[in-house]
Amino acid sequence: MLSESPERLDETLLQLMAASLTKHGWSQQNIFLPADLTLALAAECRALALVGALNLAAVGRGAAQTVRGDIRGDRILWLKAGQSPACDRYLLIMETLRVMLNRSLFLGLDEYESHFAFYAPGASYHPHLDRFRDDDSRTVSVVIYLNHDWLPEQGGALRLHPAGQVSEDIAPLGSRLVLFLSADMLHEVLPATRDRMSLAGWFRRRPA
Ligand SMILES: O=C(O)CCC(=O)C(=O)O
Ligand SMILES: [Fe+2]
Repeated sequence: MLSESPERLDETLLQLMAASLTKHGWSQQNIFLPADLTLALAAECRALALVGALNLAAVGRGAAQTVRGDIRGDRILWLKAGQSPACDRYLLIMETLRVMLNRSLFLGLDEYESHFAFYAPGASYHPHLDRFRDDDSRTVSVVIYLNHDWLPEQGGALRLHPAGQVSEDIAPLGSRLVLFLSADMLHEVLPATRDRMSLAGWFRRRPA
């Protein structure tokens, strides 16, 4: 089925992304999701926000988890297989990406977890690493943006802080994919003047 569908991933592009991930610690591709899928996922995220199905995100893990709107202001919903046809299409694409990344980088990625994220105007996420102190399974972070016609002056950039290099701002433009190494890449989300929607996810290695 994948071979006939528009979401077939381009092996050459994927290899370039994997190379950039290794060399720079991050990588992006601008038109990663098919336009119709981006629209369907955006509509689903907005509908979930409207009915109150998204919850304020916590920081930390396990017993140390707390909601700290001053550190992190997004509302999220973790994805489950079978949640909707659009989510299943997205999860299938991420599964293909996982297999391709393993083929190029030998990272041993064996799971994917992902949530919708909705940042209302003014919400942000302070600089952080995605890997938890007591759990090193998160290996590659993935963000896909769902925002139609995003303008740079609307803010909301993902700001990457690669060690020893100048920071990099990436606008949350619909269909765009960003990958980075969860353990190493300090990053933050800047506040925006409009709603900012995304799917954030993590390829994980089984804990040793
Ligand atoms: O939405 C983004 O650009 C990044 C989100 C993020 O850093 C996270 O959810 O951990
Ligand atoms: Fe993050």
